[in-house]
Amino acid sequence: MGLRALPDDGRETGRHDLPGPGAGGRRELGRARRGPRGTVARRWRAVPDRRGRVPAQIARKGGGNVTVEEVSVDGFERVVIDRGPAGEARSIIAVHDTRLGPALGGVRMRPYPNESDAVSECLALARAMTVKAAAAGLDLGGGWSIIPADTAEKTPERLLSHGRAIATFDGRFIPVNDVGTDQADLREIGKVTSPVCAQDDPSPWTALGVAAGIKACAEFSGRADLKGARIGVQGAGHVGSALVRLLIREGADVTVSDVDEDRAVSLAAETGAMAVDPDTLPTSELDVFAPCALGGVVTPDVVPALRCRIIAGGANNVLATPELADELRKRRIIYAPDFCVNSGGVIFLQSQLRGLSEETARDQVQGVGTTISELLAHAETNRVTTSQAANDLAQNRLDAA
Ligand SMILES: NC(=O)c1ccc[n+]([C@@H]2O[C@H](COP(=O)([O-])OP(=O)(O)OC[C@H]3O[C@@H](n4cnc5c(N)ncnc54)[C@H](O)[C@@H]3O)[C@@H](O)[C@H]2O)c1
Repeated sequence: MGLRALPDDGRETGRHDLPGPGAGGRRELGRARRGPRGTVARRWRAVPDRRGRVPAQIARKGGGNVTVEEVSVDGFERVVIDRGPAGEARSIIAVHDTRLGPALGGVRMRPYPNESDAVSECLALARAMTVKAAAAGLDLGGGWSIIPADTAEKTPERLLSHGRAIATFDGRFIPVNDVGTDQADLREIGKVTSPVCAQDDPSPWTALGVAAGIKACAEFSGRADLKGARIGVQGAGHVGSALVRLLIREGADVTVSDVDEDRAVSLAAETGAMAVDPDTLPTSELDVFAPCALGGVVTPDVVPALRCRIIAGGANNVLATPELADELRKRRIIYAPDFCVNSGGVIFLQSQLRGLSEETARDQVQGVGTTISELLAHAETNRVTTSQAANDLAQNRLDAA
């Protein structure tokens, strides 16, 4: 389709060359038995090798076994649910596609109205990670994991049980922090599984890529720079707060909202942005609406009420349904596909996993702006939505793998 993926760092790496969970023995699935809701539950057990060694994770956690429920989902390589004593879902982990490399994905901890909503979100985010990594030109696949509980229920044991369930993926799923988790949590998880991304917070890098993407959209709409541009940032968390700081530095006129009002107010006081009501921000008169909270904020009801020219932000799955990309196009609202514009964090994480310098990582993350410019131009020339253009780019890479 004439689109160029983000430049690779030039190193020749094998397809699945990231560190695995450890040598010695193997794990295998035991006899299948029928689980709740027609799923098949199997027990993973350590099988010693000829020298009597067992896999590292199982040995490290004192020989305890992990029982996970295998859930068969079309198009996914593996989905598991780890259940607590009362049958409640303690962890949901989905690996969508590892054709390009091991699956990288978040650990999200938040409450859900029911298990089905939590699983649906996990699947959607895992799929989005596959497309994101592919579109960004990375040698990583897509996965996701969810701890469906309020962060008030976070305990070391809870994190360790999540880690043990991840360990059953034998290094095919690399967890990183997301909503409700941080580096310290990932380090705890890393006590029972590896690899994990726990060193540096990728959020400032995600924000750096989003800022580059916003600039690309602004240029496409005819602006020379972001000076005086009215930009509304939804969410004053890890990504949103870093983005606000970057945009203020560019001379933008920034408003910020958060359901945690104190968070928005203190960020505004620190940066010179203006804190606004979270209910009204998405439909305020803006040059750029930057969703940096949860997904699904652009709904069929919201689209007609939007008064912005550009939507570009850090949140995953911004559109409540994919068809809304068409509605945005009809309204001539420039939409930077979420999985491309927020890929700065994964670009940075791959650079860390490969041991590249911070300077190289910065260059690669700034490349998000170039990718977005190319997608916008391609979408316009070919009269397709920007989401379609981005999906084509990702699919081309996956098909070539
Ligand atoms: N952290 C990363 O590097 C990264 C990378 C890619 C994508 N993302 C996505 O970006 C989004 C934000 O991630 P984060 O790490 O900053 O999470 P975070 O938990 O640090 O911040 C999210 C913030 O949004 C607020 N919020 C929730 N609902 C809101 C609403 N309706 N209006 C306003 N504020 C609201 C929360 O109170 C919180 O302060 C998520 O969708 C995440 O999946 C994050």
